[in-house]
Amino acid sequence: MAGFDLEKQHFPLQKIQDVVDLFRGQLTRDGGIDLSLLSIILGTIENALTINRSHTVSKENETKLQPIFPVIEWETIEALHTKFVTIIKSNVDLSKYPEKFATRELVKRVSDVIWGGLTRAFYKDRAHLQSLYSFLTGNKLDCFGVAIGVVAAFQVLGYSDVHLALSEDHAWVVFGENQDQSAEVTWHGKGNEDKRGQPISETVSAKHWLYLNGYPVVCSIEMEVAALVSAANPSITASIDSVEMGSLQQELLWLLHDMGHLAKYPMALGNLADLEEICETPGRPPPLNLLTEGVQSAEQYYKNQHIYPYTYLGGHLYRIGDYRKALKAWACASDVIKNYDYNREDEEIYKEFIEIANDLLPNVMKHVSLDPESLRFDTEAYANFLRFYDGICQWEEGSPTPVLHTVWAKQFVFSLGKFDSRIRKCVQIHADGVEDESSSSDSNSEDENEENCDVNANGIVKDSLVVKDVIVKKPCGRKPKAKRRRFG
Ligand SMILES: FC(F)(F)Cc1cc2c(N3CCN(c4nnc(C(F)(F)F)s4)CC3)ncnc2s1
Repeated sequence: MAGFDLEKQHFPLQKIQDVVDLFRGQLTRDGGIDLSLLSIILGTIENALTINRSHTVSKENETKLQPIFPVIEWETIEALHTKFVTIIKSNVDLSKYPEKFATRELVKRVSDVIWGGLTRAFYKDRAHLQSLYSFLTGNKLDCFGVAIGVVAAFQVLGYSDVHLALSEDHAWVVFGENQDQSAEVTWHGKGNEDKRGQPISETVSAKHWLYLNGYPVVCSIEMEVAALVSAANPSITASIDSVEMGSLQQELLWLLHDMGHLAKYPMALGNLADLEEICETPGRPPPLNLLTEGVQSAEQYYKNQHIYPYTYLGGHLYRIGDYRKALKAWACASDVIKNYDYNREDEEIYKEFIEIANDLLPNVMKHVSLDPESLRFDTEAYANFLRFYDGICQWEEGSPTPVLHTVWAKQFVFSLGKFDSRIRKCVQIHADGVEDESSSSDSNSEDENEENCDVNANGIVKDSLVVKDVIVKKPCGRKPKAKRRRFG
């Protein structure tokens, strides 16, 4: 096929650099990116490096002790690509859809074709079901794979208006002349009827984490490549990853990053940060830079409605032992979730907060020793701790599904009790704008605490604890006074 001469020259693919060069060629040539081709290539490599690892090693790799890498022939890829094009074109009669831009009926039809190509019952949570390789050789796709398959199919049909929309736990498509139409194309979670073909309306997405309150990542074609690469899964077993697949993913994400295609994609930045934490790339910035980029991207492009930028950041800081900053990041995550209503389709984010509150935070509080530097004596840490829990309380308020239960309360009390009692005295909690006579007594307690605390640094905890302002007093940056005796 003449059109593929450019790609053919990279074959056979024998090492990571060959794949990076092919992706760079696709991303820089103006002839348009072939999503189905890239998905098939990535899926073929992932399959060889994680599921069927019994492949021949090329002479070149054998001698140079290179990481093992399968030899991928053009014919293999071309056969699968032709199969995908044939499935799509023979099942969609375009004469019925004369419009230049996609219609809801056509989107539903294409989704049905992908849907129809799946085996009836299969374990949808399994790994390695996200690429067209899985669709074409095993008739299996996970929910993300169905969505990206629909977008790839529209490319095959010659449409350029159908694009992938991503939330932190769901995917759908936008389409139409002004990209102002949206449609479900896949399922979500377990035991939920799929809503394929339906639009994602304002009311559906408002205050709903699954739709990011109307601020999803709407992908360009290049960002769809970034989604493909992000969705690659290097795991061989639950505890073993393919080094080759991980570094291929890392190199491709850096390629996309350098071209600016991750700027509006916080989760891809988080994925790259995690890969860098595992194995840093010489000459590249540290994970913290990428995680900060992710937070800034969410603030700049998505009205700070995303949670994962903060939980990626908090998790990294926790793992490197910077507990103060981890606590601050988790409090920021809580500041975001508090504006959402929790419902039964939000289990994934519920699990994130459960892990922080009932596993990570208690570990932090256990870890911190009697060292006066520890955050047990840090009023800002205490304010962030309160902010974290207050946001979860507010998340529950007004939600159709309860969030908190006794396990949360037990862990809250455990962590709360770890903060030094004097710290708690340094924090004055003012009623939410209610100036009752007792508030004047606060000023006395303020006086009596005066000598312990120098400067106000207002940490703001919202009103769900009937709290308006937490006046946090803390030593103004100087080390805690030596007089503070060690306890016990
Ligand atoms: F399309 C869906 F339905 F699959 C939703 C998407 C998920 C996801 C992702 N993830 C999901 C979140 N994820 C996280 N890994 N760590 C996380 C954190 F909790 F540490 F923040 S969040 C791994 C990668 N990474 C890139 N893009 C996407 S699009």
